[in-house]
Amino acid sequence: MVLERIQKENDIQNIAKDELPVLAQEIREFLVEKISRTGGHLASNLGVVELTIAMHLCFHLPEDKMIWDVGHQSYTHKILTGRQEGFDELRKYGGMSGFPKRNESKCDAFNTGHSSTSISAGLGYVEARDIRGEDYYVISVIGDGALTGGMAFEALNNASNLKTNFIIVLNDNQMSISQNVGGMSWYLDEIRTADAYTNLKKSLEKAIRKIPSGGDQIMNHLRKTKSSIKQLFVPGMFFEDMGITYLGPVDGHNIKELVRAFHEAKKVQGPVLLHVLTKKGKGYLPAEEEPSRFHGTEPFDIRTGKPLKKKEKDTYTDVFAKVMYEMGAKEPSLVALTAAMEDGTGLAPFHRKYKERFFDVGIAEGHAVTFAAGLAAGGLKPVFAVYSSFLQRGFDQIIHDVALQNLPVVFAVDRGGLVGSDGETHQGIFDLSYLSMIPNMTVMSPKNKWEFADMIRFAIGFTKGPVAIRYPRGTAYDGYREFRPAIEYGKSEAVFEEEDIALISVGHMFETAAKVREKLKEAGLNASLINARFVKPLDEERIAKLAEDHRLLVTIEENVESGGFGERVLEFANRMALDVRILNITLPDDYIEHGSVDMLRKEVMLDEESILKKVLTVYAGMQHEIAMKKGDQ
Ligand SMILES: Cc1ncc(C[n+]2csc(CCOP(=O)(O)OP(=O)(O)O)c2C)c(N)n1
Ligand SMILES: CC(=O)[C@@H](O)[C@H](O)COP(=O)(O)O
Ligand SMILES: [Mg+2]
Repeated sequence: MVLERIQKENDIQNIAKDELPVLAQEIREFLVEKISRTGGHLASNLGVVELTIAMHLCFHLPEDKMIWDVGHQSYTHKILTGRQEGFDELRKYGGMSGFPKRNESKCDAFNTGHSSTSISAGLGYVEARDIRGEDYYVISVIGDGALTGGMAFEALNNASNLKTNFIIVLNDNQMSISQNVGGMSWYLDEIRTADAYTNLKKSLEKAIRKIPSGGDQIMNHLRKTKSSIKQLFVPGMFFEDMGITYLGPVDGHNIKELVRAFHEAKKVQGPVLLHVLTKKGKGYLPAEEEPSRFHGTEPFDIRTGKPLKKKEKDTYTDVFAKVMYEMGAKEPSLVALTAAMEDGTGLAPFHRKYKERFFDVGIAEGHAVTFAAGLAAGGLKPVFAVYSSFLQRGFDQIIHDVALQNLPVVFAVDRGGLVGSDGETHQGIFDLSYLSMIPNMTVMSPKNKWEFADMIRFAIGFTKGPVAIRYPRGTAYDGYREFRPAIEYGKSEAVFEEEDIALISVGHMFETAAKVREKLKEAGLNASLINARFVKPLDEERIAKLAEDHRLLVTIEENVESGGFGERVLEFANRMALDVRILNITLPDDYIEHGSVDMLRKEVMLDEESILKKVLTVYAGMQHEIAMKKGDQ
């Protein structure tokens, strides 16, 4: 095995040229075998095997800096830097991350996870290198999908007057997670199909040069002219006109051609964009045929490509998909938006049925928010379905463009709370804080799948301002179906009313809270169980009433403490001088790594046992205090 000879970074330099295709094949087999067991981002990684090999041949690590946009395609880079063993525990708790991590390897120059950051970060490295008088190469690898993100263009704009080497690799496979969209994607397609006119270009060039007097001169003039005819001779004019040298397009599965192109790129004094054409899923037929499904996959059967586990129950995303589909027929002004996450957010059925009312804006969450604001101002009812952590990108737009004008945009905030194996960049643990601090914003979260459906319908019918509904990744809880009072604005739901202790849960933490209540009962304590429903506005009437009948209020949410639901309850209690003890159960003020959600909940003490223990400890402490006071009297 050639792969066995790769134990650490730069070992690839000792592999003979004619062994490189074998190495590529072995890496592909390794990836398919490992990811079929652990799950992970397969298709994007299969597409960049040769590209990564070529980069590792042409640059020296860790001195040179490779920055992987999103970072989901960095698996071959991990293999070539001696991390093969990590793949058995890929994306598992305590195991290797699925993204580049500076604390995992000195060869990972920059942490990524969210899209379109690589050119900005790379440019930062370049300027740091130059100011410090250092000497190394910086290579940012960005996909055609990630290039739809505005930040990538901001960075290109900024890089254009650079006078020293900065290599940007555009890995163009015509795919984001789904088919790539938008003007830049069409433009790249044109360059891609340049083959069609490369021949025309060659024969035209030949014909012009044959003109007896001055053919060569005409040719040179044509090359220099800024007219559209120049497109025929120089692909990538968009970049060239910005001051970025364009090289390519290059076959991204031909190591020799790639190496030659990198040698050219190294010579450029300034920013240079190397356009590389690859195939997503390359070398594993099921992934080539269904690159979207194999973008990020659960464990699967290598032979058939089918998932190992059958899905038995609806996810929250499935519920969203069904209700949107149903509401599309009832509400002609309903429009749906995604930022390149059509499948992940469940908008595909809506798209198929109501084509003209569906918008995929590319990986551009900030733009999507303002675009939604414009749609709402124009009289439509926009629903922006977006992952919680990606909506962080649109924070100012939510304030400036939506909430300040009180426009009725609905935010369907998927992947709220812990998401699991994607880890710290993708955990949706800040949303309750960053959304509920915004004036005019309404923030809801459902206890189960039935309530979720009701909330979507409620939000679509709500005309007074923006509404966010926050729900988690994975199977939708289908317990407590019979507890379904109509949604009333700003009102919580009292599921069980007792005395002494009240558990107030937010959204999907209801399931855990209900179990904790059962356990408390077994311990002889009857607790009330309240489903908050609204994080904002806070049901102050309920909190005040609970404070009268209970000695301990326990808030339970899967969100960081700061700015979360619990803090809002505390602040209210303090303001009203309520005579009640409040225990906030939240996530810590920290980033939470990858692992299964169950495992992570244990780790951060948001699981049933840990919560029960905390409640019992605090309650016992309170009893003790009372006993002490009585003793004093
Ligand atoms: C801000 C942000 N929005 C959405 C995503 C989800 N996402 C991850 S990869 C990806 C597609 C990237 O396409 P491309 O850059 O072309 O890489 P490919 O998978 O095709 O290699 C998307 C939308 C993300 N990581 N970050
Ligand atoms: C890399 C990335 O950002 C996405 O591919 C993400 O991993 C998708 O997550 P889900 O599996 O939750 O859809
Ligand atoms: Mg792509």
